[in-house]
Amino acid sequence: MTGDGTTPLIAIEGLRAERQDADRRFRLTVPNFQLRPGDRVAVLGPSGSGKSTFIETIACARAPAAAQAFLVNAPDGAVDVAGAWADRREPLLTRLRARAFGYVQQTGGLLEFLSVRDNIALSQRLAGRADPDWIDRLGRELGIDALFRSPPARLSGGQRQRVAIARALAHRPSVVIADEPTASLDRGIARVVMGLLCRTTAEAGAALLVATHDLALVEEFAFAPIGLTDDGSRDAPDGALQAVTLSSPSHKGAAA
Ligand SMILES: Nc1ncnc2c1ncn2[C@@H]1O[C@H](COP(=O)(O)OP(=O)(O)OP(=O)(O)O)[C@@H](O)[C@H]1O
Repeated sequence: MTGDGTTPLIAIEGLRAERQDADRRFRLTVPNFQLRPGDRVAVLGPSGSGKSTFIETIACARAPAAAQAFLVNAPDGAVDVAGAWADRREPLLTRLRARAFGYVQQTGGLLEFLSVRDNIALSQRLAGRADPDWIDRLGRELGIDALFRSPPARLSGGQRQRVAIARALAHRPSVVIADEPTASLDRGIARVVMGLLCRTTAEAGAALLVATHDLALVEEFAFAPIGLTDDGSRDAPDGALQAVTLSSPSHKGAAA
């Protein structure tokens, strides 16, 4: 599903992201990518093809190795993300993450010293948008309201994932970015969670970007798929770079 051609929330050209360990380097290249209000985009690709690397870079959790352009139209004005990383403008990036993005990390990323409810409320506090009723509703819809007073340590993997999703939606961000948000959930709950992510972002005119392996959900919720391709060079004995190319979104005209 794609937006209506309005100004992009995120606009990227010539982005490169890299990960490196002792003997090999992984490189993701993104010639261009745009995310507009109302877009619902799924990043697909085999394990190790760079979905998390892409998601983390878009969420400004990882610095790009290079970018000709990386702009985010945040609620309080456009932000040159490439420039902010280059100039180490961390306060600007922190404000952008807090106000523009809702981010569901693959690992959940909950704060162990806060209760479930306070973990969810944290995103509202950081964005300056307190709304306790909305937290209650998210808790009910995600089936985690009975856990609000618990510490995250008492939660199962699937419960933690739902708390992370509530936290990413609580401050009503204009872009929700989720790395395998249904990976720990059984089929029934996965459908509820994906439905809530889609409905909440659609109602708010926000964009939704998910990395997932779940093709059935991609189809059911009419995501526009973009694919990461693996050129197979990653394990070359000389440690050759892997070149992975994210084609520009091929979702124009996808089902609404
Ligand atoms: N900390 C790291 N240091 C070096 N290389 C890494 C690191 N983490 C991941 N990589 C490599 O980067 C590549 C991309 O990993 P990434 O986690 O982005 O892929 P993915 O598509 O999200 O995989 P999965 O579906 O298994 O979560 C992989 O080839 C991986 O080996």
